[in-house]
Amino acid sequence: MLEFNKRQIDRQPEARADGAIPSAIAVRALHLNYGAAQILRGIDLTIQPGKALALLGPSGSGKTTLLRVLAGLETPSAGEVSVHGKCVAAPAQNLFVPPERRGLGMVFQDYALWPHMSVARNVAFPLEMQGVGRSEREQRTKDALDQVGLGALGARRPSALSGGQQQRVGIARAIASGAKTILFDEPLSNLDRELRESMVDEIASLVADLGLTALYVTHDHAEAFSLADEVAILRAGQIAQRGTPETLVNEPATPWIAEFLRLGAVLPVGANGVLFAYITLPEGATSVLLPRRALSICAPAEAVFSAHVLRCLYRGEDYQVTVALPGNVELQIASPRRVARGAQLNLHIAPEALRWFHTPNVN
Ligand SMILES: Nc1ncnc2c1ncn2[C@@H]1O[C@H](COP(=O)(O)OP(=O)(O)OP(=O)(O)O)[C@@H](O)[C@H]1O
Repeated sequence: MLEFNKRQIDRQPEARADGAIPSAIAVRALHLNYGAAQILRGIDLTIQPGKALALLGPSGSGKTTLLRVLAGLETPSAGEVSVHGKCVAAPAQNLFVPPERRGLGMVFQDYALWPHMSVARNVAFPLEMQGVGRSEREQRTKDALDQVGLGALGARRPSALSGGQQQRVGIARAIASGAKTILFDEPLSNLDRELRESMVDEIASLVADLGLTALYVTHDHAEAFSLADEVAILRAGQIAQRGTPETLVNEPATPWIAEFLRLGAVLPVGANGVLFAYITLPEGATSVLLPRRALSICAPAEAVFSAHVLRCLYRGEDYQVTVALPGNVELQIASPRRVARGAQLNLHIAPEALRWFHTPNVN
């Protein structure tokens, strides 16, 4: 099987016949079943070299499974996976390239560093396993550690590094093996909030500076939006929408995506008399997203309706006020000042910020 795979791979060109650079990752009609359970259901996905894509989705949507299929840790049931123009998995052709021959690096949430080895040895060890000779190993380790800014810390043990530095050792290990594309599995979920915010910045700039292609798996919206050029939202084993963070926020494709991204309240048309008396409905619209930014506190004369204050939280820069809209819909809005629980607020709607759907509900 391995020999067969090798011949198959070696025959495939690096660049396409038309000279175009192939996608770093290309997935076509990918399915994965565990027994009767369909975990991945027809995934099509490409990532261009040098780009960063985040896979975002609720728990159980198949993010980690998709990452494992790309890495070669799972075999798909149907479809094809290519890495830099080479097919690495195609069950219909009985083709499966093992993880170590896919040219992908992996960085895990728990860093997966060996605690008893020095930082440099952590980077060099996989090269040793691949049979890379000593002097080349040392050179590649040094280069990789320099590239991630850890050149001076090679002799330390991982436990003597910060969480962020340990994450960089993981990246160094991936690039030392020659990987240009790195799969990140929830890379920041083990870090505390403050460190996570600075690491988002650090990882994103490091990946961009090194010209790497990155695929991040995360369930954190803010993290996905800050780390990646584009975000693919996975829902029950299918890609529900893919786009830039701005597109997803401004033009969510369905009510479910609007709810998942917590963009505001999704109201079925007809459910809220006061609101829909004010808004002109396009024909056929069945629900509307009322984003947080569409509502503002105003003087009574400009008010479209008034809302009852349920909670008011101080956030440092402003207050987050949860209000009950007519029809008992809860929504959060920003307020420059504290408002009392139980007070009535006069609210204005910016109609241009509303988004209509022709699907009735979030399911
Ligand atoms: N080895 C397995 N056998 C059977 N079912 C599995 C197996 N691994 C995962 N699953 C199921 O596949 C589905 C997708 O799991 P996966 O871990 O890919 O989701 P996820 O989106 O990464 O979720 P989370 O954010 O919670 O990690 C889940 O319903 C899970 O129970």
